[in-house]
Amino acid sequence: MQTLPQGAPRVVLLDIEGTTLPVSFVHDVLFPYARTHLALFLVQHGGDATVQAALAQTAELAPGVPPLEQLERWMDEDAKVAPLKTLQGLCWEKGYARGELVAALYPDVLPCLRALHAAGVALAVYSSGSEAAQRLVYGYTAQGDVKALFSGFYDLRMGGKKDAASYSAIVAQAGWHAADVLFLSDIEAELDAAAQAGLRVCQIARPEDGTVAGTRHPVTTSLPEAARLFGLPGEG
Ligand SMILES: CSCCC(=O)C(=O)COP(=O)(O)O
Ligand SMILES: [Mg+2]
Repeated sequence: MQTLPQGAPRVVLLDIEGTTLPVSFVHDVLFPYARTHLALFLVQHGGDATVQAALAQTAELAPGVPPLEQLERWMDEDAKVAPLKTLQGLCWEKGYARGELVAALYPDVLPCLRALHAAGVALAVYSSGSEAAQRLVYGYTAQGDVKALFSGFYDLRMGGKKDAASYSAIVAQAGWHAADVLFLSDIEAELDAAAQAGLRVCQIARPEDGTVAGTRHPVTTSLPEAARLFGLPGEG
């Protein structure tokens, strides 16, 4: 294992959509898949404890609205709401297991994650997608199951991604020092929140996604470029 330069981040915390997985895959493949399968899924699995809890949470957040109608409304709005994210993840589970879904990560992602992991950098995920959905993405990539690269999977149970307190909660739960953590995301408001919590941050503005580069944080167009900017190995 190579020695990391002094002061380089010891942990890289990664967003998924727009950072490691194309926005188009999430919006044109994953979201429509969940939308198509949700109604039947609820009929078939409405008795499962996790599904019942998500439906109860939906009813609590939107009293008087039929849960399926509310869930569809949230899907239309791309709302980052925990019960929707839980149910989407459960729908996707079937799709991945049947081979109908395969996560097509950006080509630069895996070589970079492998180089960071080999160098002893801890890798973790923070996404609005549920922990189960995150594990599916990395469990069913076009290159196979790469979940073992990650030591942590954090979702909306830690709070919203635009709230500084969520990053403080993750850092505290994982036992990291905020200044040792580099958070990578395509969304400037998420980087604002992470920076407010004391994390180092870098925006990944991928031209293929049309991501608009912000002005408040360092910006790169790929993971290896971001890693190198912070003194870390970018690829093997
Ligand atoms: C786990 S893949 C689906 C991600 C998702 O549901 C989503 O809303 C995107 O969230 P992110 O925080 O990864 O931008
Ligand atoms: Mg994102």
